[in-house]
Amino acid sequence: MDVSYEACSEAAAWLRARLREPPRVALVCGSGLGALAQELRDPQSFDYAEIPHFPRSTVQGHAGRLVVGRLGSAPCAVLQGRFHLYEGYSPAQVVFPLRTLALAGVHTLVLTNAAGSLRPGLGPGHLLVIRDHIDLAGLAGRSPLVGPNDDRFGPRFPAMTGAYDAGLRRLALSLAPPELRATPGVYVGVGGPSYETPAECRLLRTLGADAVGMSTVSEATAARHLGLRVLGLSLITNSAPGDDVDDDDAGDVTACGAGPATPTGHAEVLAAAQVGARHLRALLAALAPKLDEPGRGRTRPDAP
Ligand SMILES: O=P(O)(O)O[C@H]1O[C@H](CO)[C@@H](O)[C@H]1O
Ligand SMILES: Nc1nc2[nH]cnc2c(=O)[nH]1
Repeated sequence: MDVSYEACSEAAAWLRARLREPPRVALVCGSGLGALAQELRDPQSFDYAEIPHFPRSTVQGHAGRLVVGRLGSAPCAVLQGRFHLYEGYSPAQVVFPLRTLALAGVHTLVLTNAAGSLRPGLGPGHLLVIRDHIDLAGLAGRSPLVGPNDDRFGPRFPAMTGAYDAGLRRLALSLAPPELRATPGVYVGVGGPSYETPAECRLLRTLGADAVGMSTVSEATAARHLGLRVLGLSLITNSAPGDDVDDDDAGDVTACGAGPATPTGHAEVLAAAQVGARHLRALLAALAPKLDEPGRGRTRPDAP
């Protein structure tokens, strides 16, 4: 698969030729969160298979469809389906759709995901508004920015301080429906696809993480490189096993979060996400007027 700037430009030009207006906001739907696209007015929909160079979704709960419409007054592109490293995609393939949307006009990106809680009191149905992340794959050299840098995407060494926009985070925390019990915190991205062992959960908590998942961090890194404003929202679908787990006796397993203990399966994750999606939709609707800001966006002479 071609992940070059030229391939992204081609995909962006293909989209812009078919859209009533260029998107300015993009939203990535996490597992089971595809219903967020229902917030869009006057939607136009495209299968990923139609869009030049786009990868194919392989995970249940990720439809593989791009829906573009208006979120409030903002032209918004919703990716119903993201790509994960465990599907066998390279980091650059994982972020191809985001780069395409940035070249098509997007300046603000909302990343959503389904995640396991590592923090006591943070349980299923709650929302972690991402303050910062730990990119385990990136730290180990599996970053979407590895390889020759194309300056047309962004600089060789982007800073990651403030990668998640503080203003958008404050807004999300203040506008979230009370049922979400929104709280700021740190998301750790792991490779998956197996869920964490109790010992791994203890390790991740020691590292300072509040929630764990298998996505988002590569996307946030590429978004920072592109100069996008990012809001990260983790809907907690399960509690990862906690400190008091007896690894030899699953019967003793209790969770470190407020909800039922793991083991989790993807079906449980999808079901919990679908329940929480209702409240996330309400949050998106409340945020909509603040997501588009006149004067923002990438202005580049060679933009398609
Ligand atoms: O992060 P999203 O795409 O929401 O999906 C989460 O749900 C899946 C596991 O159930 C993993 O892909 C994990 O990352
Ligand atoms: N890695 C990981 N991903 C998840 N996605 C939803 N829940 C979980 C979890 O507990 N662990």
